[in-house]
Amino acid sequence: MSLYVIDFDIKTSSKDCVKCTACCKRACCAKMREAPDCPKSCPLNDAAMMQLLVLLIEAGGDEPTASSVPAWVTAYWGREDTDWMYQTEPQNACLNEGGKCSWPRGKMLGGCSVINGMMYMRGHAADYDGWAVNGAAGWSWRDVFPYFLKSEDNRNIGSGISPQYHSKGGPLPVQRFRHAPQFAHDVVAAGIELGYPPTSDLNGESITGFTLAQALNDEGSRYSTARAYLRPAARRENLDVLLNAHVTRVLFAQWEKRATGVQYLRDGETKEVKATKEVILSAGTINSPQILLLSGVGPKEALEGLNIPVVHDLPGVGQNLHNHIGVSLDFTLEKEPDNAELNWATAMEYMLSRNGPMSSTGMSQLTGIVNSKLAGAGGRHPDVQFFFGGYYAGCGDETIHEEPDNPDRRHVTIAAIALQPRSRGYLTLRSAEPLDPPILQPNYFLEEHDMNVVMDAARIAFRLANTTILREKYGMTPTPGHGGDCGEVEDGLTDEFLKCLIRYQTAPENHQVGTCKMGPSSDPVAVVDVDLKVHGIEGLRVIDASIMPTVPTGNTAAPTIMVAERGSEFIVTRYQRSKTQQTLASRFGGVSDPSFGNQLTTQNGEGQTDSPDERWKPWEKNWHFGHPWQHKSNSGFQHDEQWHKKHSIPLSNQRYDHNSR
Ligand SMILES: Cc1cc2nc3c(=O)[nH]c(=O)nc-3n(C[C@H](O)[C@H](O)[C@H](O)COP(=O)(O)OP(=O)(O)OC[C@H]3O[C@@H](n4cnc5c(N)ncnc54)[C@H](O)[C@@H]3O)c2cc1C
Repeated sequence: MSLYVIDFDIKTSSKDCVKCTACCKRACCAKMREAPDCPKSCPLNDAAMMQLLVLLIEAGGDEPTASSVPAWVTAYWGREDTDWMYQTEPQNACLNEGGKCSWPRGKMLGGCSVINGMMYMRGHAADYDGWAVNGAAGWSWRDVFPYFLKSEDNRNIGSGISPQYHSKGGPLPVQRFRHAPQFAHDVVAAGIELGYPPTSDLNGESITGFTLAQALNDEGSRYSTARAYLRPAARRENLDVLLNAHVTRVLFAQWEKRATGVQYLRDGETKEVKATKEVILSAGTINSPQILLLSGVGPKEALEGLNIPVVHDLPGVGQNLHNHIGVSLDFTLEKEPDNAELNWATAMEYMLSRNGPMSSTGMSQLTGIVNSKLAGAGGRHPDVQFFFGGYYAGCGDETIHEEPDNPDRRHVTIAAIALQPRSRGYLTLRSAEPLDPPILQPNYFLEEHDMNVVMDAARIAFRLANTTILREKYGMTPTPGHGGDCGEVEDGLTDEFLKCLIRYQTAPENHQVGTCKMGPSSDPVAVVDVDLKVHGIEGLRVIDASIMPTVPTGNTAAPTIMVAERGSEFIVTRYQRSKTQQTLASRFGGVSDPSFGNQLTTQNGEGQTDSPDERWKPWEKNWHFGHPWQHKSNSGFQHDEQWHKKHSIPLSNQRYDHNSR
């Protein structure tokens, strides 16, 4: 996801005015007409005027076509044009990489959703209830659940996926991959052998267990957020997309703490674009706080240290940086030759039927969520996730072995991850130069708790590998030498060995959050309020993973999309209300100041109107109008029991009971 300027107004010049006639269907015409020497020939289009004009600015290019092949999930990592390739400050972790952990981040339209593993997980109800209890009022599970449903087009409902927790008709296809290696199914069986009952839905009644996860794909083709949300809107007249444009800072009105546009760098030139309504930062957990800091919004001392004029002293910007963390364990399958998954037959299978190994991410689609012995809430809030690697039909291996006597043995990995890390780090500027990567200090394992959870998780992973089915059928054994100087697994899983192994073979996940934390202004670390507006600044929101106060219990793409769905609704509601207010004002001779918008409600009390966009129609049809689940009352939003009943949506948290084992 990227950076949005709402209702933009590119600085007009007489040259722009000449173009005015050609673009007179566009609302920006109306703005251009105001330039002194502009021909007044453009008829105003009232409908267009009423729409929000959106300019999306993206530092990278368009998403590459080949990124839609699930098996090539890693193909765009580590490339300057598609990956920001961030590295942390030196840690007592990632020692096999010299102590700096690599953090790939997607640099293209769609951001990380173009390079991620596509796994669809929402986290645990308790995550969101925790957000709400700790100051993010209106973000409890019951508040956010409808927004997960809104984006979803679940294709497996009825096949182990319950309609009670899922929906159809949203822009994002969610389904299991069409292909999975037999080994993945056998790991699920191994989980059962260890006493973890299988689960078919990690977003259903219970989120614990081992399963082949659902993924954001359409029958073997990746569905990035750009593909789901931007492409269908590509022909909209009120949307513009600017690629290869690096935003360097937000612009503010002189003497006022009000965002008026952004400055960006494109083709070596610095340019500016004005926003008459809002600037939205959706540059992700690393770049959104970086842009705020470069703009003079952040901790005063840090800004002054770099001679950046302070617009607003906001100490929380860049703080609260955290991420899932764990260890990567390597295993050899002694009974499996290391035959390449990508060969002419599998390539043909994909081309003809979008099936076979290329249509999936191999072992990466498998996951397991369990409790460590440190899990809280009586085991009802699981704290460990396992990710797997191997059986990729990846490109680039010149040695395609298909002969059965291939001497090389296959390797697979298990990453054992702590889902509720307590260590907190920070992000700050390295310099005032916008293209310099910021300082990233996650402080991995600062809290002993995280190390203890990962040690326990690693022990479970070794037990999993040693189950009868995996040992007998595959000859699965820990790969000798994987622990480097830490020693060998066969010498015993002592705390000392495991701690060393975890620091050496660290597995940082790609689920960084928290650097523009959502919370009330009384929270010293909060950066945005519950409407995602930056505290103390007018006309500036952050809408991305950085606003999450704590990382959810699972992968972060679906939660980020939920945040985006909510954020976009805040914006639309805000300006639809302004529009209604203006209409009423013109009819009754009242004031038409948009800042009064929030105080007005429309006839149904919700401030919602129909969206012109086709893709909203199924939602409106199935789900009525606006927020049927909410009635505004003096005490805040309340739930409509009848609506919940009709759509089988659980009303209380008790009914959505993530019962963990
Ligand atoms: C390798 C990898 C694997 C992952 N696997 C999964 C998974 O399987 N399942 C899951 O749920 N989650 C996964 N995630 C996490 C998930 O993809 C992210 O949490 C989510 O996409 C974050 O979205 P975002 O909008 O906050 O930021 P991003 O997706 O990072 O989007 C930020 C966008 O802003 C642009 N941008 C940044 N700075 C600027 C600037 N200065 N000017 C203009 N544009 C700018 C970027 O180029 C990018 O397009 C994975 C992430 C990675 C990196």
